[in-house]
Amino acid sequence: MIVADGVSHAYGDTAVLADVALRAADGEVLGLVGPNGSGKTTLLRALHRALVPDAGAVAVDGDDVDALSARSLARRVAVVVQSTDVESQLTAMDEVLLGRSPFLAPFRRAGTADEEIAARSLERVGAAHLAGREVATLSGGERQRVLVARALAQEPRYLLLDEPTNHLDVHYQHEVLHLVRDLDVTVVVVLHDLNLAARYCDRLVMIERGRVRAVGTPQDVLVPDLVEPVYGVRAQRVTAQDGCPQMLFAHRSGDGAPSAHHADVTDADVTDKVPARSG
Ligand SMILES: Nc1ncnc2c1ncn2[C@@H]1O[C@H](COP(=O)(O)OP(=O)(O)OP(=O)(O)O)[C@@H](O)[C@H]1O
Repeated sequence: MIVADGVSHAYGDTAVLADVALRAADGEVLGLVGPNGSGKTTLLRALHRALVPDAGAVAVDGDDVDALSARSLARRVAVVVQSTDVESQLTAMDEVLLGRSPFLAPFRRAGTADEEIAARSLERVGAAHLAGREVATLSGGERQRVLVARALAQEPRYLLLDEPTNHLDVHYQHEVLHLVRDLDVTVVVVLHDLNLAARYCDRLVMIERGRVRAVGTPQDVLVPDLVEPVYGVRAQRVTAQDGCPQMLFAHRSGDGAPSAHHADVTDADVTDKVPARSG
């Protein structure tokens, strides 16, 4: 379990997290959602000690992250951050093998078993064919999948992901999140796409201006009365044929007041209008 308690942080004079508490139970997929700049990445960074917050504590399996060595933290927690341009000449396979580093004795190279784990990880994200390519030459989506493979190669108990679907086409958005959901690990994932959050997360923490605005299942959190004021959009909730809540959005026009438009259409109305499945 990952537990964060009373996490507050400021960059200079600007407070970005205020007394945030979070609990990711074993085996759950916990989504962090909220508008741009609300503090999601800062919170995620605090969870894996890439950032030491001004106040508060983070514990993994009951151990304060401050008390763990970088190596022992890396044996438990893998992180996929947003991919940036890279200039290194590492191949995708080299990159994924880096995920094995926490398990290698100092100055020892990866062995056959590590190479097999890395190859399997690349395969699981549909990137086996990229193994020999230089990461710097990959497209954004290909690179993103390689970074997910690197995290898988780490065989972590906890997986923290910051916008893992960034750059991915709709096929790989679902492929990667489906894969992540299927792993026997505890996941904390920052997602902008509320519909992916609804489909793949067990619970959501909605952050607004550095504070927790709501916590609960997607059914509880993804309601127009909450989403509209937090994001400043019109929102309408519909139910997909498989029962998953999904949101439709529109610009909040006019005087800036949240629109009551969504109240005109009920879930049932919309579900009824979904074309029948053929075959
Ligand atoms: N290193 C930094 N120095 C100063 N301000 C920062 C720094 N990193 C983030 N911020 C600011 O802190 C606030 C929260 O940023 P953060 O990246 O945590 O938000 P976010 O919710 O992940 O945003 P987004 O959805 O846009 O990725 C933003 O206003 C951002 O500009």
